Amino acid sequence: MKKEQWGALQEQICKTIGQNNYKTWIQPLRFRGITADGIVTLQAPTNFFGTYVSQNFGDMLLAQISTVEPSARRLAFQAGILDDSSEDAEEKAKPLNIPEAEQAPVTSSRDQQLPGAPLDMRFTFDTFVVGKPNELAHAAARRVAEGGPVTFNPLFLYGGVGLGKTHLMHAIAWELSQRNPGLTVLYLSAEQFMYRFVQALRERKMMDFKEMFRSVDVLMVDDVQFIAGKDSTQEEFFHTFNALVDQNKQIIISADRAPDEIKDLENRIRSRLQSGLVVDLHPTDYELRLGILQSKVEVYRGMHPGLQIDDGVLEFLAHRISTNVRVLEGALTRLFAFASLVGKPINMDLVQDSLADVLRASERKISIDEIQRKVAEHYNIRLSDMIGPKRVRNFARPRQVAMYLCKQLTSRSLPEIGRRFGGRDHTTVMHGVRRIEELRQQDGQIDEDVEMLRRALEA
Ligand SMILES: Nc1ncnc2c1ncn2[C@@H]1O[C@H](COP(=O)(O)OP(=O)(O)OP(=O)(O)O)[C@@H](O)[C@H]1O
Repeated sequence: MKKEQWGALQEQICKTIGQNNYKTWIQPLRFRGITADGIVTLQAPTNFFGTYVSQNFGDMLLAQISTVEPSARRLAFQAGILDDSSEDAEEKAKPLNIPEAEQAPVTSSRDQQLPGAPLDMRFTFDTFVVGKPNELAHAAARRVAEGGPVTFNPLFLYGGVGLGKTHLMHAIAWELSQRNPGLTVLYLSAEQFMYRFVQALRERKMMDFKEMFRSVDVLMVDDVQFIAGKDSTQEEFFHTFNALVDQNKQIIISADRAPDEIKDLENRIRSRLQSGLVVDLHPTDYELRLGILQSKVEVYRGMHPGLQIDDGVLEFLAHRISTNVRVLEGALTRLFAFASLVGKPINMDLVQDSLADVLRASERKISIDEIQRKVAEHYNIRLSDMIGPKRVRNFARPRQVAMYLCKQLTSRSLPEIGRRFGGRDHTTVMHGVRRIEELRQQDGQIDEDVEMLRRALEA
């Protein structure tokens, strides 16, 4: 997003939140840039100001910004004296040259500039809704955030996209810094770690790099799967990791999958990552999604007391949008924005009008697992026989039916389907699919079975 686009958005924002709010809270902000992974940095006059804007207008701002910058996914606020003349210089979000005492506590270190990423002020424990799928991860994060003796090192959090890994890591960082302002907490993504490492190599500042990373009290590295296959970065990460563990410093890591599922990761790193506590964030369930929606509505209602939402709307969204929390939040933000633009209450009509694309995209997706289970159940064979090597007709036919349904009902490729059927070749899958196509023409029973299974799976 360019500065001019930020300027053009102002009018829309003003309309949405009213002139008074706009003048007090939005006009003083400066747009500082957006990173490749969608973090939009805004500069606010003080920390308090940034926190207030983030909590009260964060979702609205993000929704507006994403109309011109679809990759925008998170806001970061930096506190500092606003100097318009420096604005042009900031195309990318870089650390600002602002008095250190006024910077948002990216780290709480006072005496050195650490290369951390800004923390999102909305990502605290207070705003994290706990449910069955995330209770273990949340409890582990809480324990680490108490800052007592290091009991598990590292804490390794993993889970699918948008399930709250980053939120929990930021919450730990905020809490630790609050409890102990003298602590040096460094949070950054694995990509940033690599970038800093390469930069240090290029500028021949490896000693500084090593010293800096080894001097922190708590190191948090987000999305560690990124360094898989990047040999020298892995090597350096390994040494940093060991040096900190030796000093009994807490390390917190996140990834999109478990350590043993990250490909191209050196074994010694994998085993290091597994040596502490590994906890996963499970996909959300209906209750958790509803809880998150309700808590968002409560925050929004604090600012807009007249907000009206018909009964059943939140339940509908929690039921229909089951992908990830980010999509769920985005849908709600869009609803708020639409409702305030057209001055209507939030009801099912507005949901259908404003969220048609989101609802379409989140239509239930059928998985290979589900197909295999359903077909095995239907033919009364064990799942292991469906996937296993035996080629007797009793197993081979149901297997072909399942392959056929995978081809029809999922967007998976033939090689991928083959892999999920005990590592079979894609030509085997192709043969199975063709065979069922033929049999459907010739054999009424098979045709009926396949049709019934399809309907059951799509229900
Ligand atoms: N349990 C929760 N309570 C409240 N908000 C949540 C919860 N889980 C996720 N969110 C929100 O969902 C959004 C996505 O979460 P977050 O960025 O932490 O996901 P992530 O797991 O790090 O995803 P990615 O792998 O894409 O980085 C954030 O706005 C976060 O605040």
